Amino acid sequence: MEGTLTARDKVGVQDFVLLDAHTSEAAFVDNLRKRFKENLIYTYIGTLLVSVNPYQELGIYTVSQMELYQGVNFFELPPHVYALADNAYRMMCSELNNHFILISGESGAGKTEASKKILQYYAVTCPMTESLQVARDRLLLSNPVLEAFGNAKTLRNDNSSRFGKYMDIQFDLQGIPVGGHIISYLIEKSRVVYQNQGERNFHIFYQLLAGGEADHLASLGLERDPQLYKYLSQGHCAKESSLNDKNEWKTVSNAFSVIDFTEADLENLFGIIASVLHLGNICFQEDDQGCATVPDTHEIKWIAKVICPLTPDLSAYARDAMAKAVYGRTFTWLVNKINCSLVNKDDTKKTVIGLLDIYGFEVFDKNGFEQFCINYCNEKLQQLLIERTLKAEQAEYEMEGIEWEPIQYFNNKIICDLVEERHKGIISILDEECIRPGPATDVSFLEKLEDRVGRHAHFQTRKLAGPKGQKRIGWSEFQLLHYAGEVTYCTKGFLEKNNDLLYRHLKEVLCRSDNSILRECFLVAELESRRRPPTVGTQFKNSLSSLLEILISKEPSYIRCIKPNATKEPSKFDDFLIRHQIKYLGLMEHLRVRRAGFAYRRKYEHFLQRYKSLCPDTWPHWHGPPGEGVERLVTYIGYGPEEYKLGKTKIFIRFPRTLFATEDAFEFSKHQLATKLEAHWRGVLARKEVQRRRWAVQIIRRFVKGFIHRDEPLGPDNEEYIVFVRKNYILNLRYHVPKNVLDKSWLRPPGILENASDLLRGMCLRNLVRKYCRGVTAERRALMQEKVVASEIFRGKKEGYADSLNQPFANSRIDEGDIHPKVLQLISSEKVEYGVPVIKYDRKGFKARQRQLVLTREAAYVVDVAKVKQKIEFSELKGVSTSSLSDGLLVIHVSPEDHKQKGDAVLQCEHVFEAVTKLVMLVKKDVVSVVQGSLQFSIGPGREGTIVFHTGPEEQIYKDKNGQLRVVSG
Ligand SMILES: Nc1ncnc2c1ncn2[C@@H]1O[C@H](COP(=O)(O)OP(=O)(O)OP(=O)(O)O)[C@@H](O)[C@H]1O
Repeated sequence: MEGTLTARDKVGVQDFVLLDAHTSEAAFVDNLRKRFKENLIYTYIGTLLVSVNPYQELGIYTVSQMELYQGVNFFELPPHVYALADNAYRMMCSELNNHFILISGESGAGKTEASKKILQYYAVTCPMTESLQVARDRLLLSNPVLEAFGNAKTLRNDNSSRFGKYMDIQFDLQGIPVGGHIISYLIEKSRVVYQNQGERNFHIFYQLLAGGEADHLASLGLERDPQLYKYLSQGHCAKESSLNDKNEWKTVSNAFSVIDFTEADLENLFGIIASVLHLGNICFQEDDQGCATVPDTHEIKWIAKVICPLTPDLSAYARDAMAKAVYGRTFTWLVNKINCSLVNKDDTKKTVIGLLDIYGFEVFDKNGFEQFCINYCNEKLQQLLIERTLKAEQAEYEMEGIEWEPIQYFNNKIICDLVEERHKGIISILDEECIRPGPATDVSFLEKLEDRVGRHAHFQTRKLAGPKGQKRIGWSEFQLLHYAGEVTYCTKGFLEKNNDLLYRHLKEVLCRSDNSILRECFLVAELESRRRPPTVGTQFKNSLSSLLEILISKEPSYIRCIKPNATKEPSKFDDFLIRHQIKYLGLMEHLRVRRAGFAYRRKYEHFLQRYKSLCPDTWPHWHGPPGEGVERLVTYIGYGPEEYKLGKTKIFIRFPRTLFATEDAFEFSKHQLATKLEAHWRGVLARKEVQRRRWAVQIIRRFVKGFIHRDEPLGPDNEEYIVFVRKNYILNLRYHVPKNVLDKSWLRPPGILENASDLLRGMCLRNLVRKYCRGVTAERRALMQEKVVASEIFRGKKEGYADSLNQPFANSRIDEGDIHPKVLQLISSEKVEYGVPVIKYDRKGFKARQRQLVLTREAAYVVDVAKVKQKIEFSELKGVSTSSLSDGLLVIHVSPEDHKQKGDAVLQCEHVFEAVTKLVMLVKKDVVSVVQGSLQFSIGPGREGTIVFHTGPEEQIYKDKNGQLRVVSG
């Protein structure tokens, strides 16, 4: 009814309690069918879960499904076994109490699957520590081992559990699964020696033969073919296609290693399994005295020597009894051994959830001792259920302060007593008959029953029933009127099965076996004891009574499994079969009990939260106590006083129709509300849109106005715009500042920001320069100073200057070693500052000679290989001339009156910019003139020459007819 369910989840009712026709079995079946057709296999009766076996994978057990159900209110989501498991777990964690989940149903209804799903749910969703993973794995892996030894293929179920199982999962206070304990009930031993047509023995026999290593089988004296063994082949289906024995063997072997079985354990265990198979193959022949002999002792050597004065029939009986006893007790040993590995040695407080996977009510055409025990077990569990359910129901009414109305139900204690009462009950009578001296038979047992319990209202025989019973009850039968209906039992085999006798000397042999498991199973003390061992019936009664003791102290949850058809087909819903199970599972009775009080109850908070929109006082919020809110709400929607009751924390609604009406109103109001909300929301959106547009228009208008007045002084018309533009420009500038001194780019500023931009640009440049300067070495700085000087002299004046910029100046163009030592001697100053090869033109014929220009701190020398040709003291230097063209010519002028000198030095140098700059820096004066056209120079005192500069197709220097020096550059 609640939660965010999809339409699919709402097929029929999710809780039978909400069925209006709750007494109608037809309505019950209808609801089940409707849901089953939609693959909705789970339905609740209150907190009881009804599950119909889908016989197909439905994809509803994924990890995401587990996560979905984790920690969610039980009724919030569609019914699921996970919801039930989670609910028990949450309650256990919060209230620190113990729980059990009882899973019942007939063979093949899905009990074992349900219990596995619950175990997996806990394994995945419970918190876990690394050290406790082993405990979790052991809990999970105990299953395949128990199934191998305790399950078999039957006509009803290919993997039928042939024993009842109760498993405690122990949790520590953090809710981590830390250990477990298993109790098994009534393993079907008869299957070891006999199987019906189409059925098999326990899986483990076939798994061993199919999957065991060849060596292993050889050491056990076994062949791979199961047909060779009488105990495996009577059902004629040893090789069942739906079962993969070989794979299962691997799973079981792996599980054994995880749950602590040693090599020796396994050797002994499989030794027993093999012995049982060999035992089954022993045949007996009659000898002359009518005693049994064993014609083929091949098998015997694998077991022991048997010499026995019995008839062949009795021998075969003894053989089978031995096989059954050995297997049955080994199974018990196995369960104990698994328990040792599941035990949690830490003795801090634990809480438990018990899983009880037990046979449901069985009603066959022929019902024997087994059905009698199983149905007795179900009577006991039904009693527990009724008591616990009613108790819980009535406790809840009391706790909530609701007027309590006694609920009428059938108390089946009377049937339990009929079966189990000491000295008076059927089991006691059977035991008496088993031990009394003299010939006791199944018939004498029946007569005794008639005599002792014949007047009981729930007991009937053919003789007691008179003519009425003739059709229904046979002469060797008795009938019990169980809570779930009549069942007729045939007394044949009751005595033998109840006695379950094993010849004493066989027990003796087994006590002395080399196999340590057998020695544990057959204790010498048992032989020595003079007391008769309890019969099967009494043992079962005692174990049931212990089970009930375990269960009574725990909080119950129930799962009732239903088998939809007898042919294991998906989607087939067999009405007849299902009605039968509804009856025997006591579902109608359970529903009636649940409905006797109030159909529906919910905490005030939850109820209010869901339905508050139905009343203006509680919508959208109720601020008072929730109980008062609920009262206001139900009064407003018109609940009559007989329809509900208000408890301390919950509202109780008597009839489903009241709740349905409320739910319908809620659905309707939800639509209305949705429409209203939608309209309201659209209005809000539209208003928002209008406001947004209006705002945008205003912004744009102000922006345009600002733009128009952008160049005016700051004022109301442009302030916003300018602030915006300024901010925008500055923010943008961040990404466009030049990265180095040579980068001349700059973000163009808006008109209003030109000044600021210039200032910023200056700052930025200074900053870059400073940064650059800091990174410059002394050597490089000196070179750059020279370049600066060169720039002052030549920039914009002489051709080729720009190209020279990126050619670094050298410290000297000749090595000191290249200058003749004699020359060096003649040079007065100690150090040559700079030297460069030059061509010197003489004054007469302007002849060109290879020379070097050598500069010291005081003078310039023109030298040849070994001689100083001319020395010009800087003090006498009058100036330096170059042309504006790219001819490399330079003239060092000397004083015209200086008679020591031969006139000005006319030189041509490849590195004219460099040489002139070095000279100027040494002279420390601006002495250079860059001339255009021509220049005058002194040839000697009182005599002058002219040099004319121009450009031409070919570079050359020559004396023209006027005696002038012509310098042509390219
Ligand atoms: N929830 C489920 N989803 C899919 N298949 C299922 C489900 N439950 C049961 N089955 C199918 O039905 C078969 C029988 O189920 P299961 O063995 O649990 O029955 P059971 O009630 O334990 O029978 P028995 O009393 O004979 O042991 C399973 O092997 C499986 O194929």
